[in-house]
Amino acid sequence: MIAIKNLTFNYAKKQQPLFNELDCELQTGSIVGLLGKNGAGKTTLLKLMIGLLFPDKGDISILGHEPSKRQPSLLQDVFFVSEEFHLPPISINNYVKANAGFYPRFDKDLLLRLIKDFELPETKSLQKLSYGQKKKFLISFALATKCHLLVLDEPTNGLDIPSKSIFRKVLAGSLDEDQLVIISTHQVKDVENLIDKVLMLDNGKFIMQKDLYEIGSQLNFSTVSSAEGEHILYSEMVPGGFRVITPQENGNSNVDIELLFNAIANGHEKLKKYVQ
Ligand SMILES: Nc1ncnc2c1ncn2[C@@H]1O[C@H](COP(=O)(O)OP(=O)(O)OP(=O)(O)O)[C@@H](O)[C@H]1O
Repeated sequence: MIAIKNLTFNYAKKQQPLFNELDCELQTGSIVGLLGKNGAGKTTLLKLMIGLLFPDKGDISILGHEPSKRQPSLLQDVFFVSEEFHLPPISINNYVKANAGFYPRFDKDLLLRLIKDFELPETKSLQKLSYGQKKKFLISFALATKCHLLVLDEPTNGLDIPSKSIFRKVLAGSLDEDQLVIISTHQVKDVENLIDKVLMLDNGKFIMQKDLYEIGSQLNFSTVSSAEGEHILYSEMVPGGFRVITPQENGNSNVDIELLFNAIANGHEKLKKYVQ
């Protein structure tokens, strides 16, 4: 569904490329978490995927299309919820009347259900909603489009605690097998039990590209009282002991994405063979 080959990109031609020969393939039926430090290039990569920026070198194929061509047949099947957005001074109802027609698979019943779940006012002007309410509306609209590709940049920023849990519920409950969702986020706890695959960007490369199930079958995440021992691959002090990563002996562990991110981002060599 998404194939990126040898992608090289930079904003300023004379500088070192932001991305240097990136490769990646993503299939439908999954929720992918895109992680990376501030400035790693997450938003840039999302914009390249949906054709808002163009590669310097390499190829991007989305649903068989080259996104930079911005063909209507692709645009009707991709929805991007960006971190910063503008909504017009019209009600939810009027916004839906004006925009739903661009998306052939639009599900109005689903939208009404999500608006109810998020307790959004249907008749108030969108511009008079709070940032969090606007965000919840855009997420609801995105899900209702039923686009094959949904790209969400920091979707839980600005959402209150109950809304974050509604977000997880509605996302898990309203996707079809033929959809792919890419979520760029720093709020890994908000998406921990949602995502199937993690992509981690650092220094212009993917330093991790792996299914969480596979990681959980190779690595064990636990809290222990002492961080001493040959078998410990990474540890962090937490109240009451240490969170540690050790090789998996049998079974499958829930992946602590935050701990794994810290370990990989800090360049822990012992973990490399498990994540690439
Ligand atoms: N329009 C632009 N022109 C020039 N440089 C840009 C532009 N947008 C982003 N950059 C630079 O590209 C790099 C990657 O930015 P990007 O916003 O993609 O990172 P990010 O991983 O999404 O960061 P954050 O986690 O802080 O949102 C940064 O160094 C940023 O300064």
